[in-house]
Amino acid sequence: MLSMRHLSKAYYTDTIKTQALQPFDLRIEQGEFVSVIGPSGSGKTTFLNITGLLEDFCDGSYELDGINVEKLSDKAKSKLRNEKVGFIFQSFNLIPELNLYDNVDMPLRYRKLSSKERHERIMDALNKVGLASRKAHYPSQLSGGQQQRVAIARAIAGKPSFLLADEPTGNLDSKMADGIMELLKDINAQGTSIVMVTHDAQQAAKAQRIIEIRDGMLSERKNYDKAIA
Ligand SMILES: Nc1ncnc2c1ncn2[C@@H]1O[C@H](COP(=O)(O)OP(=O)(O)OP(=O)(O)O)[C@@H](O)[C@H]1O
Repeated sequence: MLSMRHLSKAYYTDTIKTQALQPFDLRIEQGEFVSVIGPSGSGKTTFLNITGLLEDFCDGSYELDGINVEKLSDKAKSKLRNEKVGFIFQSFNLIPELNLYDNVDMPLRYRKLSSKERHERIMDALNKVGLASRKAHYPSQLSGGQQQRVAIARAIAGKPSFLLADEPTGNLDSKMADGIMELLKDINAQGTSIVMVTHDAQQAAKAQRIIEIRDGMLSERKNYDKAIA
């Protein structure tokens, strides 16, 4: 469960203040699938980065699975992020020098897991995305859709409560994008909450809830069919 109250964010440079997010309240329950839409520069990535503890907010409060994030040290925040949050990015962010197995292993190395447990999690995650047989391949030997599947395996191997996706289908053709959305829906059906930023109205409409951000203001879209990003 994720709960934000009166949360806001501004960026300050020498002379300019940019209010990236106006104060807002938001609750996302465990198991929900939420898409986030809005024009370029409206605050979507800022919102996702704050949700994933990659960036600090200015005012308000934020509880992630009952833990008050505000009071945590940077080290405790990193630990919480590593345990509770999985990330997927538009550009996959795989490490080209590592094979698929080692790419999925990356975030698990920072966890106190036995090598047997790590191995089981890696193979389980690769199986879920349909790429276990290619574990010794390198990212460059895969299609874009397959690379995104590996990134998803890497994100779910940590068994996160939340999966945060920033334009996960942005670099893919529509067939591959549909495949990735099916996979995300399967993962969501097994209990992982998903928050997905997208420009694609069709993909956005597949989520249970749509949050729209305009000029830093969050609002909930009630009419899903008419979502325009
Ligand atoms: N590090 C930063 N320093 C100063 N201003 C920033 C910083 N990061 C973002 N901003 C500003 O905050 C606002 C929101 O940016 P953000 O990247 O969250 O938008 P976005 O909706 O994700 O855009 P896009 O769809 O183009 O990726 C913009 O006005 C942006 O210029």
